Amino acid sequence: MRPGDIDTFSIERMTLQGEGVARPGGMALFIPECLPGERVKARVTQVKKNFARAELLEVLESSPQRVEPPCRVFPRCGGCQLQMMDYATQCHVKTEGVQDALRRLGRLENVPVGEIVGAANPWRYRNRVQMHLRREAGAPGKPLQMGYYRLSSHELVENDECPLLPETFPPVLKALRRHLPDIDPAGELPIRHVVLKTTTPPEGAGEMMLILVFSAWRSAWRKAVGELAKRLIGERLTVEGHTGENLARQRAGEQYNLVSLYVNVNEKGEGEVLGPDYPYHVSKPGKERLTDYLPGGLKIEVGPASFTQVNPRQTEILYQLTKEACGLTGRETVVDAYCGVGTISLFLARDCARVIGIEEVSMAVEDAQRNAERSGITNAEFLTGKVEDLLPSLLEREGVPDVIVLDPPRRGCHERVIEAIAQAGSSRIVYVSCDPASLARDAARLAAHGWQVKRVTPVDMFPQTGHTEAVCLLERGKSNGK
Ligand SMILES: C[S@@+](CC[C@H](N)C(=O)[O-])C[C@H]1O[C@@H](n2cnc3c(N)ncnc32)[C@H](O)[C@@H]1O
Repeated sequence: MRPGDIDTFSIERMTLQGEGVARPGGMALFIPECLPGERVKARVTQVKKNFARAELLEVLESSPQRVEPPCRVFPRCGGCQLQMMDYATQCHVKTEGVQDALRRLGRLENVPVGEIVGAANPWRYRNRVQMHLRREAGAPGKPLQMGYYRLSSHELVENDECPLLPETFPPVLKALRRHLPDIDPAGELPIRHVVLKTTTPPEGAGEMMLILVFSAWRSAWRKAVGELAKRLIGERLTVEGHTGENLARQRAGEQYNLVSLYVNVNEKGEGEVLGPDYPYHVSKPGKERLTDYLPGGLKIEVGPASFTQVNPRQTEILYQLTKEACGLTGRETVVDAYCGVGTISLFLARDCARVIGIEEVSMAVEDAQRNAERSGITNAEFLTGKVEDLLPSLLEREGVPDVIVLDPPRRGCHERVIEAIAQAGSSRIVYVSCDPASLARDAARLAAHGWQVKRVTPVDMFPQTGHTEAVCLLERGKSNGK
């Protein structure tokens, strides 16, 4: 097989990245957008020692599970990988993906993996979007470009109508496209990304927050950003603590509830979209933070730097499964590591004796403390810092908690976290994971220290994409490791 070869291939299985896998001559050949059972014509694009890649040219024999993707930029934008298959098949592929990761990457045997808990509505579920923005400096009248990056590239794919976003998002994105070139005709403001977030109240539309991510910041730009905020938010505004009556022009016929606009500065060109500083913001009075809603009637405040789960409906299920796995009787001490704004801590607090949350983003910890206070929860406390730095001394100082909840970012837990837990005699670990590969690695490390994976329940937080969430219960016992 050589790059440029065109041939027909039979697809045997799928990866979570939405690639079909064929095995010509025993070599794994990855072809995007193909379903198991299909026969396809494809052109080989890359050949490595153990695997090769090809691009799909034509589906010759189509799977009954293939559907017409509703999005006009699929798969160019790189956000979704699975839109070309029906939702039941997506769920099946993800369940298999989690099983496969535990077996192949974690080398764990006989782990009971339940069927993934699918979403009632696999569309319009996201409460947050990040888009990249590009303007040509010194090109007045040139419209701005805003969209997602094409997979593995910095090519912009524009689409304000992404079918994973709520219907309230396109009007804000369109208003930004209209007003930003007016406010900044020469394209001098170095805005590289925008982040839009919303909340999910039990009834009606949520409040929204817009974050403009600058690559550098000068206070001389406050005037322009303030003017943009007036146009986008309208009505009464608080500009850095001073409330002005009729400060802003009324929005003309724009139907959305944007309450706050933040400037974020990220001087690094690569990596995370959001940087550490928020030098300026404009909000409606009392709306510097969004108010969001958790299952069990809890209300939480969310600032611009704070993480919240992206699919609120599935989050209810995820947290319920987490609570069940904790097996609380009311007497336990629980550590909630990687706690964000304290959502899992607060959800568990009423069913245990004490919760200690750990989170590195200080703004999220402030939100967590405020959220506990306003919910009347007095048995939750929160520590600011990295879990790998704080957990070892916490275990020494406070003794071993009954349950440790881990909900790390995609890269999983630092080795020092696993080592600290390995020494501890907690009765349970509940590992909430957004990446089956890092879950498999960390579960295998824990298995090597005498923990047993009791069960794993995948939850589909991200329909149409290759991402999967899972709740994994570990207890001391016979290891599943090979
Ligand atoms: C997947 S989120 C989970 C948040 C929360 N449990 C929830 O359900 O909303 C991971 C969180 O871990 C935080 N984080 C990432 N690395 C960390 C570290 N090394 N130590 C402490 N917190 C960290 C992030 O800021 C984020 O809030």
